[in-house]
Amino acid sequence: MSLAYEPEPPSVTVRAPAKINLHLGVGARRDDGFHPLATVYQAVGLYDDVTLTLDEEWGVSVRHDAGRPAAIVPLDEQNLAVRAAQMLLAHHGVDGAAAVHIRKSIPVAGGMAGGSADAAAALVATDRLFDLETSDDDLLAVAARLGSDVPFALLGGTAIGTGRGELVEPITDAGSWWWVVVGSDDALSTPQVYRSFDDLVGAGAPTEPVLPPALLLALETGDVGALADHLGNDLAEPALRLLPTLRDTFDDAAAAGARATLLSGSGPTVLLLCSDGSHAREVTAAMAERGHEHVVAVPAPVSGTHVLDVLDTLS
Ligand SMILES: C[C@@](CO)(OP(=O)(O)O)[C@H](O)COP(=O)(O)OP(=O)(O)OC[C@H]1O[C@@H](n2ccc(N)nc2=O)[C@H](O)[C@@H]1O
Ligand SMILES: Nc1ncnc2c1ncn2[C@@H]1O[C@H](COP(=O)(O)OP(=O)(O)O)[C@@H](O)[C@H]1O
Repeated sequence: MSLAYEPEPPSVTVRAPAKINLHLGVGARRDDGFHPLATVYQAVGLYDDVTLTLDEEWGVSVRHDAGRPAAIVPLDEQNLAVRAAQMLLAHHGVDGAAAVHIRKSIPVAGGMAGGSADAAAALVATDRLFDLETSDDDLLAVAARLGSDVPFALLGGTAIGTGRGELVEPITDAGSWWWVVVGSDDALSTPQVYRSFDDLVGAGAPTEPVLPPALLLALETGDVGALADHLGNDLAEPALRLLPTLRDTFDDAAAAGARATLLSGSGPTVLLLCSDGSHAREVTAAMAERGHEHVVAVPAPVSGTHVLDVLDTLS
């Protein structure tokens, strides 16, 4: 029997939050196929944890903590976490590989940017695992190349998003908000929802969408009634056209006593604004009584992508 000590390979675990859009203003499709946005992102307390372990070759595994996913997460180099890690290494001209493990609680293809969260987490994990010391500006630039929502996943909190959503600016948010997140057994494809927007609104959309000042004021003052009055999502009608059964969830949310109901990004996850934590518990129970299976109460805003654990026996 060998008693030789075999060290664990170095590994880093990073946590990244889901996002919601308190306002999602969408403009007319640009020549590059993207839509100009004026959005207010908020990070909510639902997370994916991504672990990168130094390895000879790339690999990816996923554990779904929130039950059966509504869409498939790729287990090859199409996975956004793997793409992110490879892109950051290439940015630094560094060779290397890692086994990527994702512990998923963010609904897949639900409009909460789970793939973007995984990409953001993988960027931070790669930076730490390979000791790359990437500057914040470079990290945000690589994030933007991976997807429009990835820079916000790095940042967290509450922020304005412009451009195609990749230009992010933190804003004052004095609230301690509670949301009830109602997941769906269905998935909606983001490009398909944007196409549905083109069909419905098309050239009628503004070239430069704007944010409602009253929403920004509601955040500055932490006024839940004002926030409820000024939430908005230009992708809601296009998504409802693709998935009409979403209306039933909106009706149930009103009956369950939500302060306001909002589609999360491109959907189909539905968000119910609550007065406080105990109201959120009541609304969660009321939605479960109405037969909704994936219901969870979450606080917001929460912090962006951050390191949870580092195992580095080499240093
Ligand atoms: C709608 C939003 C709202 O925050 O998020 P989700 O609800 O899907 O999470 C985002 O705009 C999604 O951002 P993300 O999922 O990162 O999109 P990307 O990978 O950059 O783009 C995927 C596809 O969505 C469409 N797209 C995305 C962003 C944008 N401003 N205009 C677009 O038309 C394009 O068809 C693009 O090819
Ligand atoms: N790590 C990942 N996690 C989730 N989805 C991923 C990932 N990598 C690639 N994808 C792909 O991205 C699509 C969008 O997923 P997701 O980001 O969860 O939804 P949304 O864009 O609605 O917020 C999925 O259908 C999946 O094919």
